[in-house]
Order: sequence, then structure tokens, then C-alpha cells
Amino acid sequence: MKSEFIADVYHAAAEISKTTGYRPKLGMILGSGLSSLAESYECTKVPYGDIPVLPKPTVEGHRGELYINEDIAICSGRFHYYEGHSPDNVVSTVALLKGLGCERLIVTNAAGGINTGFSPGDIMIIEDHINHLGFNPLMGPNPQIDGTDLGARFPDMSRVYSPAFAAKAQELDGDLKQGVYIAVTGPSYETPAEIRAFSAMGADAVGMSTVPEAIFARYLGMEVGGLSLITNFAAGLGHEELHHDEVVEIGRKAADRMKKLVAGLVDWWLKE
Ligand SMILES: O=P(O)(O)O[C@@H]1C[C@H](O)[C@@H](CO)O1
Ligand code: HPA
Repeated sequence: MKSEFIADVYHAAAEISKTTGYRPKLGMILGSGLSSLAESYECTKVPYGDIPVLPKPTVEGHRGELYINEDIAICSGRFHYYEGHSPDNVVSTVALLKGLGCERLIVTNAAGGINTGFSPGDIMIIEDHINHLGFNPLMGPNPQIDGTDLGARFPDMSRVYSPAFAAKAQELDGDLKQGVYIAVTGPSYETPAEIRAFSAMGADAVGMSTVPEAIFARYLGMEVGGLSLITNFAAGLGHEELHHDEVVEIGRKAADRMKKLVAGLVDWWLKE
């Protein structure tokens, strides 16, 4: 992340706080097909188009709107590496949320189930991740604001996802899965051989996002909780070809259960 870029994003965040009067403590990034989760909250909506420092999302199922109120800021729409965005742009939503005042972050995504105990419609608490993207958002000079490093040059990643968040999620919904998310670049889905390799590496679900956001959020000192909605059997494990419109459709269908879970987690993390 370049110092100038983060300064611009923080500046944009300060402008939003000034106009709306809000400095929420909790941020959330919504995955493919999950944009309706934002509708549970009474919020002011700011289209990404009104935040010129942000790039434009190009993927179906990612709206491109910031929802904000005094408690929560929700990025409905994220930036994926496969869209051609730079690593800085991929994590610009996290920088925006941090600039708005968020100290905690919930990341959500749609993912393919690698673990043979997982089925479409399952929700997996992200317990850990494998970065298979080929880049790390912290590569490059360690950014500074007013001469001070934004975070550690070599940040610890031994506990990216909050165990307290995972425990609370299990308490709220007794039927959750838990596992390791592996991020690949996409946009092609994986081959069955890749899925077998990822399984041997210890991955339970595969997707094309989230990991850079979680790394950057931890670097910034935020607490992170993660949820994957399993939208399909990973390549070779089901009988059908994979299509993004089905990923979005399953996301929409499972949104009510996700909404209930997320609402409980939001209430808890705002009070905790
Ligand atoms: O933004 P997420 O990770 O939820 O989106 C997933 C990964 C790809 O962008 C897309 C593939 O269908 O959905
Ligand atoms: O099977 C998948 N692979 C990668 N990304 C995904 N996002 C949803 N499903 C998948």
C-alpha cells in the first residue's frame, strides 16, 4: 500500500464522516450475492462513484455502495485481483473502513466447498486462511502517515481470525461449519486436480477474495471475523459445471440465514 494512496483513502473517509456525522466502530465487506445483508440496517448510502479514490467494481453481485450509520459501515461490493485491480485497490475497502473509525471487521464471501462434509448452503466460519494469490497487499514500502509507519513491517499472522467471533457464531447458529479458506486469483474456477491439491494442503473452501482484506486489516490492528457461504461443491466434487450466476443465486437464497447470523454477531461485537 502506497502512503499517498492510504492518505487519499483516509481523506475520503474523513469527508464521509464529516458529511454523515458517523464514525462507526464495526465494518463489514459483503461477498458475491450477499448484498441484501446490508438492507437489514438503516443506513445512509454512499455510491462508490461518489468516492472517487475507490475503483469501480465490475462483478455481478457486487453493488458498489457504502452503507453507513453510527454503528456500522458496510461495503456492498469488493474489488478482486482478477478484475485487474492493483493490490492497493483490492484492499481499499479495508482502508476506507479503518479511516471511518472501524476497529473490527467482518469479511464475508461465496466459496466452493472442498471439504467433502460441506454442501451448498452451508456457512463456514473462517478459522484460518492460505494465501495462494501470489501477492501480499503489504508488499512494497511500509506506508506511513505523518512520518509514522502504519503497521509492523513483518506483522504476525498466527491468529488472523478472532476465536471469540467464531465461538459466538457457533453459539448463535448450532449448524455452522468451520475451516480454512484458500484464496486463488481466478477468474477461472479451479481444476479438479487443483482442488485435490488444495485439499491436501489443508483447505476446506476455495474463493477469490477475502485473504488480502484480512491481512491488511490485521496489519492495521483491526480484529477480524470471517464467514464463507458455501455456494457450490468445488470443481470435481459435484456433477455440474461451475457458473457465477449460480454462485450469486445460492448467495441470495441463503441470505436470510446469513442475515440472522450476521445480525447476532453485529449486535454482540458492537457491545463487546
Ligand atoms: O467476492 P466473493 O469472494 O464472494 O466472490 C466469489 C469469488 C469470485 O469473485 C466469484 C466466483 O463466482 O464469487
Ligand atoms: O468454487 C469456487 N472457486 C472459487 N471461487 C468461488 N467462489 C464461489 N465458488 C467458488
